Amino acid sequence: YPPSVPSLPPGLQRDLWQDVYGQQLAISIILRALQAHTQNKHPTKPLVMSFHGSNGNGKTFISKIIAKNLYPQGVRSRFLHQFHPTLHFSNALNVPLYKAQLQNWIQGNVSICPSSLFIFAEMDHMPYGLIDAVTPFLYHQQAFKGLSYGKAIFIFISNIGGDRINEKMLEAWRKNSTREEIQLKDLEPLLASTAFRNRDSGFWHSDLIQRNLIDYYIPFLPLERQHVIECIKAELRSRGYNQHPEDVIQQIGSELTDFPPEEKIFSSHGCKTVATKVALHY
Ligand SMILES: Nc1ncnc2c1ncn2[C@@H]1O[C@H](COP(=O)(O)OP(=O)(O)OP(=O)(O)O)[C@@H](O)[C@H]1O
Repeated sequence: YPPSVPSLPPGLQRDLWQDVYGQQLAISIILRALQAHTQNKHPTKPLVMSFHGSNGNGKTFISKIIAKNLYPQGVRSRFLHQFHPTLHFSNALNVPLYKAQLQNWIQGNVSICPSSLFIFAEMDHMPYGLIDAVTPFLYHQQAFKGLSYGKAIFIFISNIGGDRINEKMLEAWRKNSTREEIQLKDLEPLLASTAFRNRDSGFWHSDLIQRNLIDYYIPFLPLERQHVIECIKAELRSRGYNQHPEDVIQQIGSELTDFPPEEKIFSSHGCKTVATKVALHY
């Protein structure tokens, strides 16, 4: 693994490099972003990262690893706030009310813990206009309404742009480029423009993008068979099976679908269905 970053919890780096497969690009950007943010004693702007990629590639998994390692109570910390639009913002007619509630929530919680972490999952399902409620908190400023928001972290998670990432990866694969050759600059502009232009995206025409308030658009690459095999092994280990016959692992792997149909290079749902498939065998 790359040398560890002294200002970040060692557990965070270990968990990311050891437990997450095939997302080296995302991990290295996230660690650099967190390092820069935590080293700055008086950040004037919260850190804002947007995770993009298709199903089951580790976006939620990584956000949980971050939360687990940033707070003593881990994912149960009261400083971690997770929002799921289909659960919390299900009625598009209530957007004005949700906006007011969201702003109160952020303000109240940052006043208790300046280093609060706000995770917005399923940005694809966020009602139009709602996410702009967070815009006032994200500008470079010393304080907003007497409170400094600079130490807070915002993470957005979505499948928006996942197809574009997958297309680029397929293109690279057909040109014999390796996964490691893909760089942020190959994908980041695609993600920002797709999020802004896609009518089905919670970022559609949002101030957040227009005003460049998202610091990093982080691509999650589609997982390949070798990564899925690692996920199967990890799932077996978590169930107490340390020895497992290779043919069973291959059998479970073959039950997962791949794309494109002809070449079958990438797993259609990443590692998402691995736990269920393993459960059928053990
Ligand atoms: N890159 C990965 N490395 C290791 N395990 C992974 C990876 N991606 C996914 N997993 C496993 O699959 C499960 C589901 O992944 P996760 O919830 O992170 O997917 P996601 O990218 O958030 O997908 P979705 O967009 O569908 O919400 C995780 O809890 C983890 O066990």
